[in-house]
Amino acid sequence: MSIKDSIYASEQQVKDFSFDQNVVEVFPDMIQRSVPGYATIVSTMGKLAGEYAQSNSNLYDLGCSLGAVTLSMRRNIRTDNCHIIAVDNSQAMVERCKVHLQGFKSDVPVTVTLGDINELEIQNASVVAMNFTLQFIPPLQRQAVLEKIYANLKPGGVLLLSEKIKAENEQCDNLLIDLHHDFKRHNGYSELEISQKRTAIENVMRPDTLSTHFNRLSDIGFSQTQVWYQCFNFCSMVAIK
Ligand SMILES: Nc1ncnc2c1ncn2[C@@H]1O[C@H](C[S@+](CC[C@H]([NH3+])C(=O)[O-])CC(=O)[O-])[C@@H](O)[C@H]1O
Ligand SMILES: O=C(O)C(=O)Cc1ccccc1
Repeated sequence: MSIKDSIYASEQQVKDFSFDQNVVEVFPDMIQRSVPGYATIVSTMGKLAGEYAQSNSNLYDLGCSLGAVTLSMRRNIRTDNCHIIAVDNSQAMVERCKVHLQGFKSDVPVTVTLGDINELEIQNASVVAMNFTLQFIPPLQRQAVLEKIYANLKPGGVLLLSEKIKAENEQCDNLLIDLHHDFKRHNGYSELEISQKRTAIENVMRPDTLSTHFNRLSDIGFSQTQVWYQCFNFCSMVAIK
């Protein structure tokens, strides 16, 4: 059982959002109440990883937080000699992730590493998962990160990419934002919590449009990109090499 997220419940001088110890403590509750379809997305990413995992290869969970996608992928791997590498640049997250994973048994080896995706060496990958992580990488660095992933994916390998997205025009964007805020209200967040969280993430989380994602993935060389989930401004894609 996780603790209820009340980080933005009291009026405060809002600082830029960071994945610190306070966030770690409430993270499962925060993400569940903030991201429509989170549980479905995590379990389906595991299923997709099971479909695309190749024997003698690595599967990456980039921006792993507490390891939800790592666990989901691990449950679904049916091929031999796969290794999961889970990476996050928040020390607080990585420490809690390691403790969390110790509670589950499996024959598939997992390495949890503290590190920046920008500097990470990716090798021999059949699956790379980024579940709501690319959006936190500064926009100008996103192309290089995705190029590195593509270059180190085996033929037939996949990128599983979930992102908060921006709609193609302001009117539609406001519509999706309103629907998302309604979802948060329904899940118990107050107007103050919704508005302070919005302020906290606006400088650190910059969503791209779906067309930006599609064009960039195609320019890099991915042969197919398919959206398999969308609810409001939350989307999950699979891009095939
Ligand atoms: N440059 C970076 N390098 C490494 N990690 C990073 C970087 N930037 C951000 N992170 C990490 O990416 C994660 C994003 S949360 C992912 C949820 C998870 N995937 C889940 O399925 O539960 C998404 C969210 O909270 O909306 C955080 O743990 C950051 O520390
Ligand atoms: O809470 C929000 O408004 C979001 O957009 C999702 C989210 C979830 C967890 C950390 C940062 C953003």
